[in-house]
Amino acid sequence: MTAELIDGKAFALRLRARVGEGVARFRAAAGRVPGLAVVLVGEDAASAVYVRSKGKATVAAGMESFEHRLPADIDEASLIALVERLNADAAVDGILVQLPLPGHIDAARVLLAIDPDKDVDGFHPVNAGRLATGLPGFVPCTPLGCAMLLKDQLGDLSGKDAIVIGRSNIVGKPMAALLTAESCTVTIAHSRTHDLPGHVHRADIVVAAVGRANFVKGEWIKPGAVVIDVGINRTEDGLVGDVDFGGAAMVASAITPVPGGVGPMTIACLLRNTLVAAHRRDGIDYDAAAFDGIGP
Ligand SMILES: Nc1nc(=O)c2c([nH]1)NC[C@@H]1CN(c3ccc(C(=O)N[C@@H](CCC(=O)O)C(=O)O)cc3)C=[N+]21
Repeated sequence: MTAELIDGKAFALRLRARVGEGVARFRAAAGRVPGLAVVLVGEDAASAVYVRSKGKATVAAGMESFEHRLPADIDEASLIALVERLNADAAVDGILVQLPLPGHIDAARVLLAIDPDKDVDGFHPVNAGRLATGLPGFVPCTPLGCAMLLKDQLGDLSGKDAIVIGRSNIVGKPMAALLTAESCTVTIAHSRTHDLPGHVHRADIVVAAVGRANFVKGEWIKPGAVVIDVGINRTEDGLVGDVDFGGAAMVASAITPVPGGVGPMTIACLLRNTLVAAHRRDGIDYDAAAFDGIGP
């Protein structure tokens, strides 16, 4: 079997176009455009690239982009003071503090300072709790994008066996919560899991988010499974995922490529969350089901 390629890049472009239409409707109703503030600390080259492409996508969708670049040696109190100014700024609907932060800053304390209703990354513990309990909130962009791709590929996910490899707060845990909400039977695997190949082999849906190049082998995959590869690993062969793509593509029914799979969905979902935040802040209804049908 040769797997179908799940074109995350094309899906993300369609989502961004829908967000753009939603921004135009919001602007007509609210008399303003949604605003996204992105905070980048330090000079990390990869982070600077992501922040630039987020800014461009934000403006392309018709939203306002506010970029704050701070020196790597900024102290935690000054960073939190900026977050508090953005919390109070009426033109800002979404706040994203780019991770990772320099080691002298406690990222958890910075994330706690973000107003949960502007937390379009979905990293604040209040939003994690909302997701876990089925309340409206913000879902982290990468797992949200993965769930959209899965529903587009498979339709109803209920009753499917899913495995999430990785238990981070940013991907693994919220991914498992979303799949549980979609009535999957969910296994969360991690570095201490016994017989990972055996667990993976039972799954109809495999989400790999471990951060190790080519870690998930093709032989582990159940024939016909759908494979979502969240990994972005820079190797001497270029950018590769967490899944051995060549091997997995021979047995899966569908698989996301790296690049061009999950990555572009992350940015599209950030814009989607910012548009939702603007509607909520202004008390304007939006039809979430018609919009993307996922998540609270
Ligand atoms: N507060 C915060 N929120 C984030 O969402 C966040 C963050 N910090 N820190 C860094 C990671 C990484 N991230 C990516 C977004 C898009 C692509 C993406 O579009 N990738 C493309 C191109 C990859 C390339 O060529 O480098 C692809 O996979 O096809 C990748 C990675 C968001 N992050």
